[in-house]
Amino acid sequence: MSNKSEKLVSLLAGQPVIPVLRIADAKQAVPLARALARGGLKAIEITLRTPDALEAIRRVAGEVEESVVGAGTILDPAQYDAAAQAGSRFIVSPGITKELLKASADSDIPFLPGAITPGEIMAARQVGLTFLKFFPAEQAGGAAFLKALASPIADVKFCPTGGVSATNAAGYLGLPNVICVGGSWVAPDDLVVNGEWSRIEDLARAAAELRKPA
Ligand SMILES: O=C(O)C(=O)C[C@H](O)[C@H](O)COP(=O)(O)O
Repeated sequence: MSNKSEKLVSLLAGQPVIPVLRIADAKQAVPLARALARGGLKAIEITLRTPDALEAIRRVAGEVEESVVGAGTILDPAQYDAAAQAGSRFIVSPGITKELLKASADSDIPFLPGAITPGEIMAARQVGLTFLKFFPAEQAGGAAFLKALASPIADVKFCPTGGVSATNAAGYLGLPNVICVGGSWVAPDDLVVNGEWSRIEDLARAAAELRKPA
């Protein structure tokens, strides 16, 4: 595995699930990150899908020492740079563009871009990206699709995201080419909006227990 991909895997520290977060109000960010960390999910992905997302990343990076905050839904180099400036420790995008590859090459921050097809995966591998987001996982063919890639492209590992839930996560985590999964189910919008942090902590704890089989 390439150095930067290895750096990202070590940041995740064996965590089986990365919560994919949509934060409407930056005030929610710190208590949400703390609840997830108490439940065992320290690495979190805050998507740039709300106007408050960058401020949310800044607050978690500055105030929640135990969290490893990353940025998601990064579509272009300007967002890449803004997310890095805000304190993101890793950067996630739904797909790969040459502009994002350049931004990633110019940065020390690990990059987790999305890929689906064998050709996209091989192109990423060619430039040293050997840990990829498999997105949108369920819609693209799910665990059966990913399993079929494990023999021909054995040295690329994945974080399947999109349609992954408490009920199907184990099917992905059992595959040899899966390191972790991503999903929004541990922080549903209604619980976040209502500040139900202890319920989110419980969801996180259950997700953190979804270990990779030994
Ligand atoms: O915005 C991004 O970069 C994304 O990662 C999109 C997501 O994967 C999903 O929003 C999470 O998918 P669900 O768990 O099905 O809700």
